[in-house]
Amino acid sequence: MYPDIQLFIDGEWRDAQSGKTIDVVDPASEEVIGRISHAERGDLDLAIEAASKGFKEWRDTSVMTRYQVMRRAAQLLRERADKIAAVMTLEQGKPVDQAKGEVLAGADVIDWFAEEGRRAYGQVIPSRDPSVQQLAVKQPVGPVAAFTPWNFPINQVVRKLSAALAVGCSIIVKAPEETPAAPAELIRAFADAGVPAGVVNLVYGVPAEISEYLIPHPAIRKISFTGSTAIGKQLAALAGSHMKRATMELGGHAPVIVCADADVELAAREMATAKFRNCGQVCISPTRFLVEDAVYDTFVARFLEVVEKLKVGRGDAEGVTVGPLANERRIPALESLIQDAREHGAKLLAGGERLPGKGYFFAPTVLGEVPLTARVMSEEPFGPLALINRVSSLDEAIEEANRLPYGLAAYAYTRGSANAMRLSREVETGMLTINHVGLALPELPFGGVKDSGYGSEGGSEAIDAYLVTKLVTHKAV
Ligand SMILES: NC(=O)C1=CN([C@@H]2O[C@H](COP(=O)(O)OP(=O)(O)OC[C@H]3O[C@@H](n4cnc5c(N)ncnc54)[C@H](OP(=O)(O)O)[C@@H]3O)[C@@H](O)[C@H]2O)C=CC1
Ligand SMILES: O=C(O)CCCCC(=O)O
Repeated sequence: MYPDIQLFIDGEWRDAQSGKTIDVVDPASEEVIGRISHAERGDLDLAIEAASKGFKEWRDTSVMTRYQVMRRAAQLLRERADKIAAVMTLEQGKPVDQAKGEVLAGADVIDWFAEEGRRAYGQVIPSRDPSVQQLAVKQPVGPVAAFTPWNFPINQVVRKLSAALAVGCSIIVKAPEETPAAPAELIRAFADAGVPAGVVNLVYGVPAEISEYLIPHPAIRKISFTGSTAIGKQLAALAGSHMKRATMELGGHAPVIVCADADVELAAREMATAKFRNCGQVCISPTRFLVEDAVYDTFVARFLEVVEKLKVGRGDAEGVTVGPLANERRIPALESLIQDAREHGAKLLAGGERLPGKGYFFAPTVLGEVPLTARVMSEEPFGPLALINRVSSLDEAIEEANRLPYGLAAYAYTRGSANAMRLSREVETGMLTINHVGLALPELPFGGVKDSGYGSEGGSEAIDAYLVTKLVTHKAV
């Protein structure tokens, strides 16, 4: 059932000019399940030419037509959700209900941005001279290059694609080679919905070769990247040196502050579920749990009760709540972080190792009382690993939350409004959710501060990144 995947350039599905392909591996079986076309320079040139042509047509297409095409794409995605979810589970590993949820959430993102495109208002600026009219007009920035990772194959593309298309930009998506089929189905929904040829283009290949060619190319006017902080810094520097606008959605190491006055049962239940969603391969995954002494033991006990009930297995098997890691390289990365933490004195409370047999399965792991000197307290684990530490006060919790250069998501549980107000003022983060898991809805800002990047991929501000302001001042003569 897994399709071979081609490039999509200028409205056509096509093989790479060289005929080269890249294998796709099922992380649950380690078997090759398909192939994708591998774009090189000549294919990229075709994509750039197509995006330049597509931009001129789409920019001049009425906003109502753009809106209707996008709404149709969202509807097609909903109709195809079961099929796309099955393919996503095969290539990425996540349980099929999580995959379907991602597809349906993707449709909601398209609808949201289609609507927002109709509200890309400019300004009429009062003039000093009655015969002069001053307009600040919003125009699409131009062709976009988007680079997206393998953890949310639809979600990571759809935010960039929808914001770009809603305001009249064209786009070249460099989708992840490890999870290519779900993004290809997203692009197909847009093509089938009637997006003109050249407006949306899809390539796969060697990420560095593609970014090093597309980012400096004069036709490309805007970059959007989601991935690690290390790569994000390189790409942001490249974009900066070519004066390209960029949105960077990078790594995180989310603190979870559980105050002594919190609803501890709720905190443990919600956070354990959130931690192991998508096998912890989530940039906003709760990671550093900072629990006040008075409730530490209860929190840990309740958290472990949830962990015990998790069922690890193939994402398409009945009742599975945690799939395999999406790729093999996360396994040594996690093993090394866990070993280092234990050598520093951390207590292993659950899991701790790869599961036997085929597939990149890793036991949901909990470490307690992890010294700050352990690497994992500073490096993003990006896997099924929770770190639960004691703190003696809210001051200590906030200081620890802000210790790292990351600032993407933060979570907190407290019944006290004074605590909640302090947290909202003092935690250095792009997103803070208190007493519930409330992030990543289309209408909410989504983005980080500090080393977690800049720009937003959600909410009304997300389309600003795809718009430029042009002043038109006009004197009647
Ligand atoms: N913010 C997020 O949502 C994500 C963060 N990460 C971070 O990355 C770490 C490990 O993931 P891993 O894939 O091994 O790490 P990498 O840093 O190698 O890759 C992360 C993502 O960046 C892409 N990428 C890598 N190099 C380039 C480049 N030169 N130009 C353009 N794109 C590039 C990759 O593309 P490709 O997929 O095509 O290889 C991948 O999607 C995690 O620990 C986590 O910190 C990873 C994924 C998502
Ligand atoms: O970039 C990420 O890893 C986070 C995407 C969040 C999607 C979600 O939580 O549904």
